[in-house]
Amino acid sequence: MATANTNLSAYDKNTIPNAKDFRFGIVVSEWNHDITEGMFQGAFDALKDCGAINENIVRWNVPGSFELIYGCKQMTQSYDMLDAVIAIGNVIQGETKHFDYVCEAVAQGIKDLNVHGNIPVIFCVLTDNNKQQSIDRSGGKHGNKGTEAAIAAIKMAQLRKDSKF
Ligand SMILES: Nc1c(NC[C@H](O)[C@H](O)[C@H](O)CO)[nH]c(=O)[nH]c1=O
Ligand SMILES: CC(=O)[C@@H](O)COP(=O)(O)O
Repeated sequence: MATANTNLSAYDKNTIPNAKDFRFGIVVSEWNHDITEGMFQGAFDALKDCGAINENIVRWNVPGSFELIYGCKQMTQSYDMLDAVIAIGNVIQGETKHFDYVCEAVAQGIKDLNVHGNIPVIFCVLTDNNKQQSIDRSGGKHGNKGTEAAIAAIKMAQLRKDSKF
């Protein structure tokens, strides 16, 4: 189902684990910062709404979405007590094929961190054809992908905790 047919911000707290004991990392790309800041706020607010505390949320910034790979890798290695990391970026199609390479690299890089690492890394990267699509998905008419990513982070933190026993 396409995003246009749903609301990225919709969640039922009754189906979400309490996040009070979980620690989260959030790595935010500075490219298209108006969009990424909107997604960060959506993620931060959802984590808090589900019980997370400010002291358990750490944020790093990176220049662009391509650097999310290294930033998330370093965060998972610097803070081994984290329960989940959220990678926030916004890639918008330009005139060249660079969009394709950045999107593919970031998707593959975040995938690799999940395969080889011990901490779930949530793919909160908007890969849009134009700015309006990004606006619509970072707090606009289709909701906020940051909110969706926060809920995914909480669920994956709980799965990681449960899978240790
Ligand atoms: N065009 C966008 C970029 N490009 C920059 C790359 O992500 C990277 O920082 C650069 O190639 C240096 O390694 N990044 C975005 O996040 N969004 C874009 O639309
Ligand atoms: C994803 C990008 O790097 C892209 O937005 C840059 O724009 P252009 O392809 O026109 O150089």
